Amino acid sequence: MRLLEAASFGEGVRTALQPNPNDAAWTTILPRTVLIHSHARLTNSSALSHLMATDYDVIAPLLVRQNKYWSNFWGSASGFAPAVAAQALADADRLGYMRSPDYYEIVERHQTGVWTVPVVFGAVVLSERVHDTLKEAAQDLAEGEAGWFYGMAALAAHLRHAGSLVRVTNEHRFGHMINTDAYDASHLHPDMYLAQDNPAEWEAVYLHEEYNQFRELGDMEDCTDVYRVPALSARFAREMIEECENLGEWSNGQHTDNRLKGGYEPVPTQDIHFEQIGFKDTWQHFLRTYLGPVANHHYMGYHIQGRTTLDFVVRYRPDKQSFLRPHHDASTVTLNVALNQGGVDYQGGGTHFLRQNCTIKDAPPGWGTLSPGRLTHYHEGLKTTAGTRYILVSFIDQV
Ligand SMILES: O=C(O)CCC(=O)C(=O)O
Ligand SMILES: [Fe+2]
Repeated sequence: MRLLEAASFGEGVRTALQPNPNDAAWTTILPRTVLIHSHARLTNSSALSHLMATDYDVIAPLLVRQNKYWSNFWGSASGFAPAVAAQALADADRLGYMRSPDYYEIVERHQTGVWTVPVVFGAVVLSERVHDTLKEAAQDLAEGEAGWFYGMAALAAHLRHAGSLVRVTNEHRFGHMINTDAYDASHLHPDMYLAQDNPAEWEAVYLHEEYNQFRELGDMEDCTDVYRVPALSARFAREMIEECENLGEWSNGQHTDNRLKGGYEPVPTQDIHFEQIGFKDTWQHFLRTYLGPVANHHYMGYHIQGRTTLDFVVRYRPDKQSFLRPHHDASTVTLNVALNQGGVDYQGGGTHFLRQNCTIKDAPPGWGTLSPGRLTHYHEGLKTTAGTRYILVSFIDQV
C-alpha cells in the first residue's frame, strides 16, 4: 500500500496515477485507489476492509456530519450533460444538488444497503477497472487548482460517460464528516469553539477525561451541597487562559461596568466576559449537554437549559485584584472551574464558603465546583499572594 498526501484532488490523483517513470512500483496499476478528504473521519477501524471486500467500480462509505443531515453523497443531481466526457468540467460547474425522496432514510440508516448515486465526496474506493477514467478526470483538472468538489464532480461526469456506477454504502457505521463551516481563524484556538459542530473531536480534546465518572463523586465532606465536577480538560483550561490573554481586555475591577445592562457590578472582579471572546454559544451548548446531567444528578429535578446571567474568566494577582470580598452570586447554581494550578502557578487563593466554613483550594485545572447561589452559600475569593490565579465562573439559572 502506498499513502500519498496532496493539497488538491488533481495533484493527488496525478501523483498516484502518473508517477515518476523511474519508479518501477508506480508503473503497475494498483488494484484499488482510495481517495480520502481531510474532513472525512473513518472511525470504524474495519471501514477500509469492509469497502475493499466489495467489488464495485466506485464505492463510498456513508459519512454524515454529527447531529446533521449533511452527508458525503448527493441523492440526486441536475445538470449532467450525458455522455460528453470532454465537457466534464463544465458539467461539474453546472451540477446542481437535488435531494432524493429516500435521502433521510439512508442518512439515518433506517434503510441500509448499497445505493447508486450521482456523486460522492469525502472518501471513495475505486477499482482498477476505472483506473483510466480516474486518469482522464485527473488530466482534466488544471495543475493543482481544482479542489475536492470539482475533482469529484468531474470524476462523476467521466464515470457516467464511461458507464460506471457510483455507489454509497450505509451497511456499516463507517465514521463521519468534520464540519468546518463555523471555523473562525480569528480565535487563537478555533477548535475550542466547535463543540456543537464536531462533538466527538471536541470531547476527545476538551471534555475532562473523567467527565463520565461524575456520578461517583458525592457531597464534599464539610462542604454541604458543594460538588466537585470533572468538567473540562487541562488543555481547555490552558487554551481558555490563552484566549483571554490574547484578547487582553480585562476589566479594571471597578463597580461601573458598561458591559452589563445596568452598568453596575456590585461585586466586581478583573475579568473577561464570554461575549468578549465570542464563546457564549459554545458555553451554552456545554452547559446544556454536559453540565446539565451533572447538575440534575446532584440537585434533583434541576434542569439546565443553558441560561446564565454571566459567564467569565477571573484573573487574580497580588498587585491588581488579589481577592474577592464575601458575597452571594446572582445565580441559582454557580460553576467555578480552576484554570491553573494552585501551589504551582500561584500561591494562596481558593473559594471560602463562610456559613459552611469550608474552602475549595488548589483544584487541578479543568476541575470545577458546583455550589448553590443567591442564599445559602455566602462565599469569598481568598487572597492570591503570589503568581496569577485564573478561574472560569458561570452563574447558572434554570429559567
Ligand atoms: O475566587 C473564587 O473562587 C470565587 C469567585 C467568585 O465567587 C465569583 O467570581 O463570584
Ligand atoms: Fe461568587
